[in-house]
Amino acid sequence: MEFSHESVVVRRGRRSRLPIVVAVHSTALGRAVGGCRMWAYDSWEDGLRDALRLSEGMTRKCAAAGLPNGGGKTVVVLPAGRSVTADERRAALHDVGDIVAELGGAYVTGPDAGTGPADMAVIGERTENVFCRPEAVGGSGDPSPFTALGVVAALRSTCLALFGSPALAGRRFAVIGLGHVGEQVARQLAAAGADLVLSDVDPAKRSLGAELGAVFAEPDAAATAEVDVLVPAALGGLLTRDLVPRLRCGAVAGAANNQLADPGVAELLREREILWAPDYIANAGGVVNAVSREVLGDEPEEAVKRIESIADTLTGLFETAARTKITTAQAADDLARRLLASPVPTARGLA
Ligand SMILES: NC(=O)c1ccc[n+]([C@@H]2O[C@H](COP(=O)([O-])OP(=O)(O)OC[C@H]3O[C@@H](n4cnc5c(N)ncnc54)[C@H](O)[C@@H]3O)[C@@H](O)[C@H]2O)c1
Repeated sequence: MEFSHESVVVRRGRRSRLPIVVAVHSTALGRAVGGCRMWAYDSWEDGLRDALRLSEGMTRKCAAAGLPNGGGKTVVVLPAGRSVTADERRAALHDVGDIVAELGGAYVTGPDAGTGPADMAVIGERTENVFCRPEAVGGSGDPSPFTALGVVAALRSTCLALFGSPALAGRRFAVIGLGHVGEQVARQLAAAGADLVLSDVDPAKRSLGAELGAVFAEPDAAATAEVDVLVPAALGGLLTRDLVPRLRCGAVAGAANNQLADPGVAELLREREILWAPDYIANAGGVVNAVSREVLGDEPEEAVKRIESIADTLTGLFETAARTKITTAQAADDLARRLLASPVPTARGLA
């Protein structure tokens, strides 16, 4: 594997004794941004691999979203099969804060799987280079509602490409995963008059289905339901070579990261004429909001406008992919590469 990262710190936390990886993939467009994942892995090497892959993905995501930032990621490798105590967790967050501080502003961390705004406040006790602290302490708070807003913008753009109109009313969507993002997406779709199939492995989420008048289905049944758009909002890897031939949707667009089980799945979707909204384009709303509010100093309405422009970016990608007979995944990667090759640094975006 080619080493394309600018710097990678792998360290056993001084306080927590847990393996911590802070990977800075690129600062070509400006300071690297990317969340802090606290997750159980079988080994620290698995955590390292994840940090390398995710930080590279953040570079593409920021570039394609038009942000003056590069990509980074932190992974705190939790011990498999044992939960950590509150003290261990706090110690690990302080360890992360110290490493981020040592990078001198080249990288700004934020929430990711296993962490939230309250954890960012703890990291903030060691470094200023942290996004999404609670609003009460001056941060932009939970990014999930903004990710959901961006996903709904992506769904409008997807409907425009499928039906010639961005209207959501009367369209049928299957949302898989009703967590922080998926629940908000489902609520916004229901409010817009869409028809919903909802799914989650957590049976407690059935009540959301009842509240929104939706059909609740098991994940596999929801994934293969006859709908206009399938909306993955759980874990990655949903779109496998086994699932794609069984899909009965016109398009797939959602929040989940790394939806393609392998890159070749993008071509299978294209062959079946199922339109795929590249995940890192559709789910950029959270990072766009954080950078917009906390780096660029935008007012909330400006941040929302930036998030909603995800729809225009996607529309452009759908058109490019159709015109040049490439996958939408390729079109998105080409866009990110182009923007990375011609950085237009702004004073506010640079380290
Ligand atoms: N939160 C954000 O701002 C954000 C930003 C970008 C990308 N994402 C991505 O969006 C996805 C959802 O994020 P989230 O913050 O809502 O996570 P979350 O943990 O709050 O919710 C995930 C939900 O999916 C359910 N789930 C897990 N496995 C499932 C399965 N196999 N089938 C059906 N349901 C399943 C869980 O029970 C949970 O309700 C993740 O892939 C995440 O990486 C989130």
